[in-house]
Amino acid sequence: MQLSDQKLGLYTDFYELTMAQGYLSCHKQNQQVCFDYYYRTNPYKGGFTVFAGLQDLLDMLSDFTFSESDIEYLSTQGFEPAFLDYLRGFRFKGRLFSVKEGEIVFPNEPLVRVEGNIIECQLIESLLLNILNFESLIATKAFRIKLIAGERLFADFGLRRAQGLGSIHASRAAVIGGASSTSNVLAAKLFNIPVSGTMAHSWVQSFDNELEAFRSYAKTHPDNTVLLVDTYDTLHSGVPNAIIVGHEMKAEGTRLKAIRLDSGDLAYLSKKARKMLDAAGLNDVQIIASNQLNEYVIKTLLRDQNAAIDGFGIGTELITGKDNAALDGVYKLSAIDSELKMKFSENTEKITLPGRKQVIRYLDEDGNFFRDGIILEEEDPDKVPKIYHRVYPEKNTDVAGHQKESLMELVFSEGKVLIARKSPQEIYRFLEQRSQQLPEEHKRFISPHIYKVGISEKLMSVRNALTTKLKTLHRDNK
Ligand SMILES: Nc1ncnc2c1ncn2[C@@H]1O[C@H](COP(=O)(O)OP(=O)(O)OP(=O)(O)O)[C@@H](O)[C@H]1O
Ligand SMILES: O=P(O)(O)OC[C@H]1O[C@H](OP(=O)(O)OP(=O)(O)O)[C@H](O)[C@@H]1O
Ligand SMILES: O=C(O)c1cccnc1
Repeated sequence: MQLSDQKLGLYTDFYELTMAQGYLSCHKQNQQVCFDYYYRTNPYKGGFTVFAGLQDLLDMLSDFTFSESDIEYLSTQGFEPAFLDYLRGFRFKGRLFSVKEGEIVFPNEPLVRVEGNIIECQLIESLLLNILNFESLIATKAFRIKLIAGERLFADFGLRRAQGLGSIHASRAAVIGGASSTSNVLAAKLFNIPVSGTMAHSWVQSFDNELEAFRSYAKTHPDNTVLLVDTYDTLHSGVPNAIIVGHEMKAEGTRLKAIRLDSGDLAYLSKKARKMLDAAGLNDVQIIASNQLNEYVIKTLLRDQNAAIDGFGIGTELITGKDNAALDGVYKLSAIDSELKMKFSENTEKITLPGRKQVIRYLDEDGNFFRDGIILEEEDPDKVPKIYHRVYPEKNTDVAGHQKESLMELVFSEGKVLIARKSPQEIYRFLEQRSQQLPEEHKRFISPHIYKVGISEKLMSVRNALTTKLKTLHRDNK
C-alpha cells in the first residue's frame, strides 16, 4: 500500500532514532538481536485475538527507507552526519518469523520474532506495533460480530467514523475478521475486497417525494437496488413505497434486492416489514439493518427477538474497535548475540521471556486447540513432555503424545517476503477453519474460559537462572 511518495522511515517514534544513533556511536551496530511481539490482554474482555496486519507490515517494511528530504529533516533535529549517512542506505535486512495472518492467538505468546542488527530491529518497532496492534484489534471485533451474524452478510460502513486514514487498515482487517464487503472504496481497490453500498437519506430527501426517489434509484441501479426506508415513516411510507417499486421492478424483469432499516426498533420494524413484503409477494427482498450495531445488539436482535434481518451494515463500533481503544501489544528485547535478555517487573506476569522462542499449539483428540506452549527455538518439540504455568509451575500439563503444530514460520529474510500474498477473504477462510478448532467456551462473550499458554521446563529454567543472575548483579551494583 502506498499513499504517496513519502518513504516510511520516519513513521517511527523519535526515541527509536535517537537510540539508533546511539547504537552507532557506541559501535553496537553489528550486534545481532532478537525482539518478540506479543500482547497481554484479549480485547473486548474476550477469550482470543485474531492476528492481523502481517501482509501490510511486510509491504511497509520494503518502504521503510529514508529519502533525501527525510535526511534533511533529521539533520534539522540534531542528528549527526555519520548517522544520517547510515540512514541514507538503510533498508531492513533482518528476519521475521511470524504466526499466520488470521491465526487465533492468545495473550503472552510471541506472535512475531524479529532478528537482525540492533539498529534495524529497533527502528521498525513503532511501525510493527502500529500496524499489528490495530489490525488485530479490528479483525477481532469483526470476528466477534461474524460469530453472531453467521451466514448473514455484514458490510463495513465505518469509513466516516474511523480514526482518519486508519480506516484503510481497519477495512482490510474487518474483512479478515469476516465482514463480507466494505463501503470504503479505496480500501476495496487497494486490497481487492468486495465493495458495496446502498443509499443515504440525502438521496431520498433530494426528491419531492420518497416514491420518486426510490423509482429513480431503481432506474439508475437496477442491479443493486437497496432502498433506505426510514426517512419519513418506515411502516406507513418507506416499506409501502418500496413494495410499489418492487412490483414495478418485477414487471420490468429486474429485482428489488433489499430494503434498509436505519432507526427505530429494528426487531419490531424488521418483523413488520417482512410480513408486509411477504404479503405483497416480495419474499426474496432482503432486509438489511444498520444504526450503531455491535455484536451484543445483533445477538439480542437475532437470538432473543427473532428479528427478520438478513444482513447488517456496521460502522462506528466495528471500525473503532469499540469498547477497546487499542490492543496492548508490545515489542521486547529477548537476546543480543548469544546473550539472553529479559526485563523485570513488579508484576510477575509482566516479566519477559528470554531467548529465541517458538510457539507450539497442542491439539486434543478431536483436533481442537488444547494448549499453547512457548519453547526455546533450539528445543526439539518432540522432547517437551510438559508445559508449565509461567508464574505457578505447580500448575502444569502433560503434552506428550498430543498432535502439535509450530505456529511461527520465517516470513521475511534478506529484504524479501517469503510467504504468498493472500486476499483478506482468503485470510478469513483460514480464520474460519481455525475457529472450528477453538472450543466454544473460549468464544463466549461473558467470562470466556481462559485458554492456557504454558512454557517449557527448559525455558523456565533459563528464565529463572537469568533472573537470579541479573538480580544479583543489580543488587551488587547498588
Ligand atoms: N430491538 C432492539 N433491541 C436492541 N437494540 C436495538 C433494537 N432496535 C434498535 N436497537 C439499537 O438501539 C439504538 C437506538 O438508537 P437511538 O436511541 O439513537 O434511536 P434511533 O432509532 O437511532 O432514533 P432516531 O430516529 O433519532 O435516529 C441503536 O444502537 C440500535 O442499534
Ligand atoms: O451507525 P453506524 O454503525 O456507525 O453505521 C454507519 C451509519 O452511517 C450512516 O448514517 P449517517 O447518519 O452518517 O448517514 P445517512 O445520512 O446516510 O443516514 C448509516 O446510515 C449508518 O447509520
Ligand atoms: O452503503 C451504505 O448504505 C452506507 C455506507 C456508509 C455508511 N452508511 C451507509
